[in-house]
Order: sequence, then C-alpha cells, then structure tokens
Amino acid sequence: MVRGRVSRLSVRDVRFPTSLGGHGSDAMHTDPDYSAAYVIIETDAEDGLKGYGITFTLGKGTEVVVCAVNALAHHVLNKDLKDIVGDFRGFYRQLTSDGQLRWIGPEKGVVHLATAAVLNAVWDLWAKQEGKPLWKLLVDMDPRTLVSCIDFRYITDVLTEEDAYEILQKGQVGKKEREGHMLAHGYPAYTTSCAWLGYSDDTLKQMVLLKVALSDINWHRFKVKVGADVQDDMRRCRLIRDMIGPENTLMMDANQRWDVPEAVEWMSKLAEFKPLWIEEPTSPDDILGHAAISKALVPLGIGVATGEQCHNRVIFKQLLQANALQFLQIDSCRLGSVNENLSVLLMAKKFEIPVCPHAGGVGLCELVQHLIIFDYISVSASLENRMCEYVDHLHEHFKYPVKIRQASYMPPMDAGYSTEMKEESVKKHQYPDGEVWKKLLATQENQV
Ligand SMILES: C[C@H](O)[C@@H](O)CC(=O)C(=O)O
Ligand SMILES: [Mg+2]
Repeated sequence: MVRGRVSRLSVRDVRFPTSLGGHGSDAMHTDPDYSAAYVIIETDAEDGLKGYGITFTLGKGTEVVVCAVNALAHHVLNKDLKDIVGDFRGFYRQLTSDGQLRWIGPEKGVVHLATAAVLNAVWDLWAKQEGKPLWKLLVDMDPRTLVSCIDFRYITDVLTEEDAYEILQKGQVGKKEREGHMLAHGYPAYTTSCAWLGYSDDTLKQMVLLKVALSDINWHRFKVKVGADVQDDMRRCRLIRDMIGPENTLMMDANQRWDVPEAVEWMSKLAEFKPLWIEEPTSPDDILGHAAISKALVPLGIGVATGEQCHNRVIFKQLLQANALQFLQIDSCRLGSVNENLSVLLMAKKFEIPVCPHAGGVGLCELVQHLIIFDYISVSASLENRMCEYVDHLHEHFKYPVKIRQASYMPPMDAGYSTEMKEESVKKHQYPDGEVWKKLLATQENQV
C-alpha cells in the first residue's frame, strides 16, 4: 500500500576522483571523475522509509544538475506518493513540461538528468514501500498499470498504448519460467573495466589477465575503448584479442569521436580484430549518420551500438525507424527514469532489436540491472545477442551492491532500486567539503 506525503527533498553533489587512475576514461572523456547528483526523498509516513535517486554525471557537471534538481523540487514536495504513482504518466509529464524549465530541455540535457534523479528516487521509494526489488515490482505489475506509467507523446507513430499493452500481455506467457531462470542463472554481462583508454599497455595486460585467467567469474565478453589514435587502437586491440582468444567476444567504443566517413574508415582498419559492435561511432544526435555507418559496416560483420547519450525516447524511436543501430543501449539515468525506459524497451521489442544497457558510471550497474531483468522476464523473453555492461568501480559505496556470478548479474533481492549509498561514503565524497575532496583540493592548491 503506497503511503505518505513528501515532506523533504534534498540533493547532494557526490564525486569520486576516478580520473586519478584513468578509470572510466575514453576518447572524449579523458579525465572523468565518476559522480552523482544524489537525491533523497522523505515522507511523513511512519515507516521512516526514504527514496534514493541518482543521476550519473562527471565532476563539474554535477553542480549544474544539483541546481536543476532543486528547481524541480516543488513538483514533488507536499504531494501524496499515492497521487504521484497513481497517475505516473501525468506526473512524468508535469515534471517534463514545466513551463519555464522545459525551455532549457525539453526532455534532454541537464533538466532531463535532474528529472531522472528525482523519478529514480520516487521509484525506489515505491518499491521499498511494496517490499520488493524494483525489477519484481515491475514484473508483478499488471500490464495496464505498467502502460499507465508511460508518456506516449511523440511516439504513437510507432508505439501506441494498445501496442504496448499487447506486447506486455504476450509477455505474460512463460513469465514464471523466465523469472526462475533469472534467479538461478542471472542476466549475462560483459566487462569494460580492463580497457579504459587512459590505461597503459601494462595495466591493460594485467587487467585482462585478471579477468580472463585469474577471475572465478569467467568473463568472456570484453569492451575496449578506441578512437583517439588508430595505431594505438590497433596495438591495444591486438593485445586484447591475443589474450582473450578468438572464441571470446570483443566490443569497441569510440564515445562519439568520429565523423561519419572517418568512422567507417577507422573501423575498416579495426575489423581484423572481429568486434561485435562499434559503440557511439559519431554524434549521438546524428541518426542518419548512424544509419550510414550501420549500412557501411554490414559487410564487415560489425554492428552499431548506441544509447548512453540518447536524449530521450524520440531519438531512440528515430534510430529504430532508420535502421541506425543493431544494439540498443538504454541508460537508467539519462532517460526520464523507469517511465521513459519502459517506452524504449517496448519500442525495441517492436523492432526486435536487442537491448544491451549502458552501465559505465557510478551506480549505473546497480540501477540498470533491474530494468534489463524486467525486460527479459516481461518484454523481450530473449537472451539472444543480449548482455548488460558491467564496470568494476565504486560498488563498495552502495548499500546494496550488484552481485556478479559466472559473468552474469544475479537479481537483487533487497527492496528498492539499489540506489541507496552508504552515508559514510557520501559524507567522505561530497564535493567540495567531504574529507576526500578537502585533501585533494589542498594538494592541488599547494602544487600551484
Ligand atoms: C565516461 C564513461 O566512463 C564512459 O566512457 C562510459 C562508456 O562509454 C561505457 O561504459 O560504455
Ligand atoms: Mg560507451
């Protein structure tokens, strides 16, 4: 039973100095400090439960998102949770249609990241009040309630409410068996953590060795960052391919570094290393560019993957309509939370394009595992060509960290959306006055 009126919304700027070790680095983000705008929603209910929501950011970007969260707060404060989730489509639309704030979006950029953080907190609280992990809340929800959470505006030319309902109704068949399969075996994962662009060849070798030979996880799908220098890329890809062997899967990620012809030319050179996909070969806004690259790479057996910086469901709709991607990468914090992700999962199902979520960031693995497990059980009913990204970093700061077994995400069993961080970690990493940043900023000052 949903209960309580929202009495407080607070937001904190939490940053981890990952750039110091080159973790998370790629061809465009050379000094990423994995960070989060961390939202906490409290209610007047006696249960004392709180909702925690994050959106993933990089360092300085966080303070801008924090401002946007504060600007949105009045939409949530003093609302009954039952009214919010009872008309979740309406509430989503209220947040994304704020007459003044939508001008700096709409449904994109900072204001949309802030929307995601706020709504992620609402979903966490709802799942906690129901005593279920978020994936299970979604799996148990009847199709009519699920579609009532989705704003179909701008996508009815490819997915109407009735289409969505029909897909979910079909998904009811075999649901129990698929849930059992997830609980026993988990959802297949791949790792990106061995090959960030800022790693030296020695670090890269060590990391791959750790993942391949020494790990009891048995990783067999790997992603390598490319795009800054073609000779470096060839050397690094050769090194990895030699270490993982021809039987393992390799993906490549250029993080939007190239123009369209450049992407095709560059990938023709890297084709000998047999990548399954090239991710974000060009600007995330260039739908036709992605289509042209996809077409050109078919003869080389390389697919195009994208989505981690797709603004919203409209861009995904067009990527699907234009045959511009072969692997669709949802992101739990870039789209407008579970609500908008649901619409994208359903469109992907309609076009039969496999979803392989993005999770390279702080907390993204914790959140997105819920969405993809739900997708398998209730929507796609397939594991073919599908896997969810996993990165090794920063799980120790979460109260309910992900569990990986045999290169698969094991379904989380704690109630909520796995969004809650340990208070001790938040205090230490809060910017700029947490202990970690005070020390780092003082060292930097002394060096000047
Ligand atoms: C800046 C992030 O680490 C980015 O490189 C993540 C990414 O592209 C991915 O995980 O994929
Ligand atoms: Mg990527």
